[in-house]
Amino acid sequence: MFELGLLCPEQSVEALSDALDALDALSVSVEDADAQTDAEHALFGEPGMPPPAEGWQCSRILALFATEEAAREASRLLEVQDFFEGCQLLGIHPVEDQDWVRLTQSQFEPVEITPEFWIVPTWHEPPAAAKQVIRLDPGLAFGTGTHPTTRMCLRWIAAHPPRGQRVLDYGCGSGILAIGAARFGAGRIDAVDIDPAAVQSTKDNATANAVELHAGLPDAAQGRYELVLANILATPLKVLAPLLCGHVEKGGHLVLAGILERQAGELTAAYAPYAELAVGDTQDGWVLMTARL
Ligand SMILES: C[S@@+](CC[C@H](N)C(=O)[O-])C[C@H]1O[C@@H](n2cnc3c(N)ncnc32)[C@H](O)[C@@H]1O
Repeated sequence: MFELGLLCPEQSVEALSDALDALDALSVSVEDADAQTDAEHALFGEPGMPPPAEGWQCSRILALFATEEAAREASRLLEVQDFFEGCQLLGIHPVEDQDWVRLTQSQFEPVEITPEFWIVPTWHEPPAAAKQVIRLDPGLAFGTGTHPTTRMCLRWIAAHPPRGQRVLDYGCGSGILAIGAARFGAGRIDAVDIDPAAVQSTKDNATANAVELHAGLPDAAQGRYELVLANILATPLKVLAPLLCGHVEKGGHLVLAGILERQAGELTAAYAPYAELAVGDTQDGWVLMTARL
């Protein structure tokens, strides 16, 4: 295969990508050309907030073609189009054939939560010291154990095993926290998410880990639980404060993640009418906040 590389200003990305598709590119990928430089701008806002920008100021577009001639022909045709103004051809390079599946898999190593508790992709053997293992492959839903917020929640579960407890995983993503709770002896487990794909992913991962749980949309959370886990983000967590606290049994635990260190004060204030939140763990600029009701 041959890769055609282009630089492109924000306003031309869509037209150029569509044109590459129409010119039989096998794939078209768009990257931030300013990534890792002083010119890089964040694009993602929190849920409910507008993104700080619509698109990258300058994008690098990489298109794969089956032959060098097809890539050259595409670049010749693109260069004479109106929308090519401000774009720049980076070049055409051969791409060596690789085992792409193996390459992708090699980027996901087992993740250590504690020396005895690991998240292990199905294509890896669990480490010898692992006594508790969650088998999980990267998929559509968030939660492969690599993110600090997930790891802090799992560390908390390992340190406070919810033996026999009713557990609610609110915003379950891949279901990793619910499965983690099951590994540490939880009783009835409900796992809910607003995203139906996450609900399905949780069901699939629970089956693959031989864990019994009840996954569904948020309405499936019913009654009170001795442990409520919610790894979402600060803004939705603030909105959900009365709902989440209303699901915690008297004397039960609330464990929240997805909160940046600088947001801890806002969360404490939002939960103050219902619970006394405190920072229980920190990792890479994120905090875990917990309360006993
Ligand atoms: C950061 S992921 C966490 C996934 C997993 N629990 C973990 O710890 O890795 C947050 C999940 O919360 C879900 N979510 C976001 N807002 C929600 C809401 N208001 N109610 C329920 N789920 C929500 C998202 O769809 C997403 O799957």
